[in-house]
Amino acid sequence: MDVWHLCLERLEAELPAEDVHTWLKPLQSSARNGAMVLFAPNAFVVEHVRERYLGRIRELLAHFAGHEAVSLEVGSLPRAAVAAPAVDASARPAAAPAAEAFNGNLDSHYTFENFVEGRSNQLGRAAAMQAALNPGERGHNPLLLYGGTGLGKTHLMFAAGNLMRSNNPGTRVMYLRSEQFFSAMMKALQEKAMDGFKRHFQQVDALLIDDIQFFAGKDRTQEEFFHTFNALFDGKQQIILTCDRYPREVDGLEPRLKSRLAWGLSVAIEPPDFETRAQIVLSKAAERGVVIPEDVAFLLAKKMRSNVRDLEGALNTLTARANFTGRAITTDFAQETLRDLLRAQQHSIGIPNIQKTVADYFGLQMKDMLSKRRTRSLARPRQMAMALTKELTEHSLPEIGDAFGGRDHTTVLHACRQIRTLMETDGKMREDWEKLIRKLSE
Ligand SMILES: Nc1ncnc2c1ncn2[C@@H]1O[C@H](COP(=O)(O)OP(=O)(O)OP(=O)(O)O)[C@@H](O)[C@H]1O
Repeated sequence: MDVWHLCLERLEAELPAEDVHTWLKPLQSSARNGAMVLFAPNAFVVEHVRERYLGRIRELLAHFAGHEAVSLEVGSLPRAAVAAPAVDASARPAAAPAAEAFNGNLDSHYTFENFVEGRSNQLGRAAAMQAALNPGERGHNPLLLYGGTGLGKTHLMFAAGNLMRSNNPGTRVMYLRSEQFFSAMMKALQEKAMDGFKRHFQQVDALLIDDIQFFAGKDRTQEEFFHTFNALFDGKQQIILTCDRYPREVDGLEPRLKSRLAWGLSVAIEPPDFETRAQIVLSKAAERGVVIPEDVAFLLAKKMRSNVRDLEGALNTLTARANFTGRAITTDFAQETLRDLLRAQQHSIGIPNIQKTVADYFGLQMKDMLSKRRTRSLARPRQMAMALTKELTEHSLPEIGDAFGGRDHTTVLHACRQIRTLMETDGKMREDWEKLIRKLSE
């Protein structure tokens, strides 16, 4: 057990269960320069933990680790810090290794039942379901889910693994982050135990590897992965991978690996639309046993567009504060609690950022966004940028007009309407819009 879990165990014995659950369990620990770093989902949790529990955490740390160095930060665990699975170098290719030896990393919480389906993830969900129901079949092997951060790729991957396991409890499903594959390989190399490493990975029925963009530039890891991949593919074992973008766009991934990835099925997971976001909020709240009015769910869905992880973070902040203060969750309460969070989001989006992102996307210059020239190649992107500003920020039409070279507010209104209408019929336009929303919300 690591030091943080030792501390947590002690805190669990000392504090009310609800406090531990709300404030301490969500913390993730890592080590940096000999100190413990605790990552909290948001600033509110950081402040609360600092005020109430940090002193005691320091004492426990001194007791268990012989030092008191601990810092609190907003964020999540650097992926490399997640412990790599132990690869038993002496593992023999026994006929049927116990499934438990492989399934440890699979988080059983994430299922298809608690995944909210929407237009943005429908295909990905269907593909993951197919891979789970008919593992190893050519049409979806490998299955690659790609898209921006926090959009549910890992959730779907777990859901597929869990379904395979529940349909057939003996199934050996191994889930690993790419860094864990890398660490396990480095360890095997140091211990001259590569044979055991290879055997270990090849004994699974399904191998799930998360965030393969991490393999970029790591030639030896790619080489080993390539061999593992081939062996599994030939053995009709299911491979499911995720990547933060389409693998062909990842610099530093070997061409032969890229081409292997294209053998099966690659599906993009897009950012969820407004309705799906609202549905996710309601579903996550219900999971936590919290009743949240629909208008609050709509408010969160409207304001938190960047990714589902942030949306969930906002919901957690809200419910934690409601618990803490004993107040009901109303829209006023939500506005108040989330003010800073929302301000930070909007600030990071900002009009110049939108103008620059849209200009870059269409290969234009920033000055084209402000100029009076009305050629179509400039006017459409400019209209798109104005409509995005209306969608993503709280600026009024006159403010937007001013920021786009002193245009009248009716021009902005016209741009918003025009873009909406065009998106109904023009698939390319809709795709551009969604890509830009994604870029701006990252
Ligand atoms: N459609 C959805 N329904 C329910 N929960 C969702 C949905 N999409 C995302 N989530 C939740 O959002 C959180 C982040 O999702 P997940 O970790 O799967 O993202 P990811 O795409 O793998 O991100 P990353 O690339 O950063 O690893 C999880 O708690 C997940 O349950």
